[in-house]
Amino acid sequence: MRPVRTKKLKQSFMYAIAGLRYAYATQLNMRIHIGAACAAALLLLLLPLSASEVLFVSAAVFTVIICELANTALESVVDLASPNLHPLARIAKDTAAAAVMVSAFFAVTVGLAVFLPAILEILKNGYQLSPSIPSLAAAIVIFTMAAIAGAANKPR
Ligand SMILES: Nc1ncnc2c1ncn2[C@@H]1O[C@H](COP(=O)(O)OP(=O)(O)OP(=O)(O)O)[C@@H](O)[C@H]1O
Repeated sequence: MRPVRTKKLKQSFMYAIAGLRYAYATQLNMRIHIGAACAAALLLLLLPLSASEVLFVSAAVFTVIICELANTALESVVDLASPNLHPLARIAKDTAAAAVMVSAFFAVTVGLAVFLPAILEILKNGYQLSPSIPSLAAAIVIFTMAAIAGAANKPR
């Protein structure tokens, strides 16, 4: 019983990775979001931040990626259900795109609120590299996600 379940779990994981890679390969916006996520991860490593600041940045990074994935999924479903132009198809696509935009606003807000004071603090008091365990953990997960997304797609 257990090996079958493990196999199913592994398969679901592979499908999810294929979805992430598809979105990265086909959506320019996804590549921009992943690039921004890596930049944020680098700043997490370089700047002295509290655990809650690291969590806010991580939440913002993953929210944008999740919204872009949902947007890509919805675009495909709309194209499947309504290959011809339809007002409802337009509303569905425009609203999904708006979700991505609002999540990006959230990310910019968090970035400004967290990174700006940290940079100003460094300019005032000098710089000392001191990555914390939360920032190290978050950066590793973000870089891993980016590596998985950017890895070449294997045909299934
Ligand atoms: N079937 C449709 N019916 C009505 N309007 C549509 C339809 N498909 C797309 N549109 C309009 O065109 C816009 C762009 O759609 P499109 O599918 O090109 O998405 P996109 O955001 O450019 O993503 P991508 O280029 O990655 O597919 C939509 O936001 C919508 O306003």
